[in-house]
Parts: sequence; C-alpha cells; structure tokens
Amino acid sequence: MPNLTAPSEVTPNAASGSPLFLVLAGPTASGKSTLCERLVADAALGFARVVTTTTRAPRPGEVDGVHYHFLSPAAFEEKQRAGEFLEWAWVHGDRRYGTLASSVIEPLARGQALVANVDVQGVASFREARAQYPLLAQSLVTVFIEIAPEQLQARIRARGTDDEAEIARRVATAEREMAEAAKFEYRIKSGSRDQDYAALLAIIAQAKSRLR
Ligand SMILES: Nc1ncnc2c1ncn2[C@@H]1O[C@H](COP(=O)(O)OP(=O)(O)OP(=O)(O)O)[C@@H](O)[C@H]1O
Repeated sequence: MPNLTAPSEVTPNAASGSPLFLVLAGPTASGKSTLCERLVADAALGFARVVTTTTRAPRPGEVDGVHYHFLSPAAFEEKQRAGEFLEWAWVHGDRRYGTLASSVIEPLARGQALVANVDVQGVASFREARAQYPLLAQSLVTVFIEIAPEQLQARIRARGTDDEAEIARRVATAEREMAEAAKFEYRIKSGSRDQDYAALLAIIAQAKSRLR
C-alpha cells in the first residue's frame, strides 16, 4: 500500500478520516447507476455524486452545477487545453463530457465524500492524475462491477431499448472491458440489487478503515 501522508490541502475531520472518492466502473447494464443512486440516497453515508461537465445543452429541468456543469464547446476546449480536466471524452462524435479536477478536489478538500460512475478509460485517467493531486491519491477507491455475459444480455433485453445488433455490440464491448477488472482495487460480482449494494457497503467500510 502507498505511504498515505496527509497532503497540505487536506482538512479532514480527524474523527471521520479522509473522505473517499469512490469510482464505479463496469460494462453496460452492470448496475453502476443503480448503485450510485442508492448510495447517494442513503443520506447517513454522506456521499455526493461528482458533478461532471458536458457541452450538450441542458434538458428541461436540468440545473447548471447540479446535474452537470454546462460549458460551450469553446469553453470546454479552453479548459481541456489548460489541463483542467481529470478525464474527458468525445461522446456520440460531437459532444464532449469530462470531469474537472475542481469538481473532485474542492469537495474532497471540504471533507465531502464522492461517488462517480465512469467508463473504464476514465478510471485510467483518474489513476494517472493521482501523481498530480495528492488528495486524489489519498481518496481514490476504484470498484469494478463484473457481470456474466448471459446476465448482461438478460438485463439489456429487459431494458428493451436495444436491437439485436446493438446487444451483440454491447456484449463484445463488455467482454473487452472485463479484461480491465484486475486493475481495480475492488470487484463486485453482480448478483441481486441488494447483494450488490451490501457488497458496496462492505467495500466502503474496508476502504475507510484503510484510509484512517
Ligand atoms: N443487481 C441487479 N440485478 C438485476 N437487474 C439490475 C441489477 N442492477 C441493476 N439492474 C437493472 O439493470 C439495468 C441496468 O442498470 P444500470 O442502468 O444501473 O446499469 P449501468 O451499469 O449504469 O448501465 P449503463 O452503463 O449502460 O448506463 C437497469 O434496468 C437496472 O434496473
């Protein structure tokens, strides 16, 4: 385990330890969003979702700084060139999504525990950014949600939004993503919703005791 000396920007409450930055990744339909929502709804645990940044327009009811940070393509480009993103990607060819360093580091510095649901590539970028941000190095906990291919197909079919060609593409992508599982600190083999959530709570307890 790395030597976790407290960096100067950390002002954690000594009684509760450093806040965790829990990053959930895994194939499509593995249940990342379901777990994230349940964790954030569990107010006693004190997790907030990381607010990510997008160049897409807000949908009705979406609030800047709450659902996303909405940026124009030019403003996104400027921040990306200035190295302000921990990770970013093009999505659907024309939109950009990313996570600003400030969206993670500022809440962590206030003692706010965070959870994010990101793709496997995004996790690689977070890992690399640890060298630049001691607080990230101290807080980052990566969790991979594994799912058997048959289970994955069943969930995608139940969702009812994809045709057979799209299902085949998603399963192939999932198989590639599963090869990354060994790089994560923790893994959850997806079972029932309650089993998955219990596994997540056990990981949080273990990670907290590690950071203390
Ligand atoms: N443990 C579970 N058992 C059965 N179904 C589940 C479980 N967890 C989530 N689901 C269902 O599977 C579908 C996919 O879940 P969810 O949207 O949370 O996955 P995701 O990993 O965030 O997917 P994506 O990456 O495609 O957005 C949803 O319909 C959800 O209700």
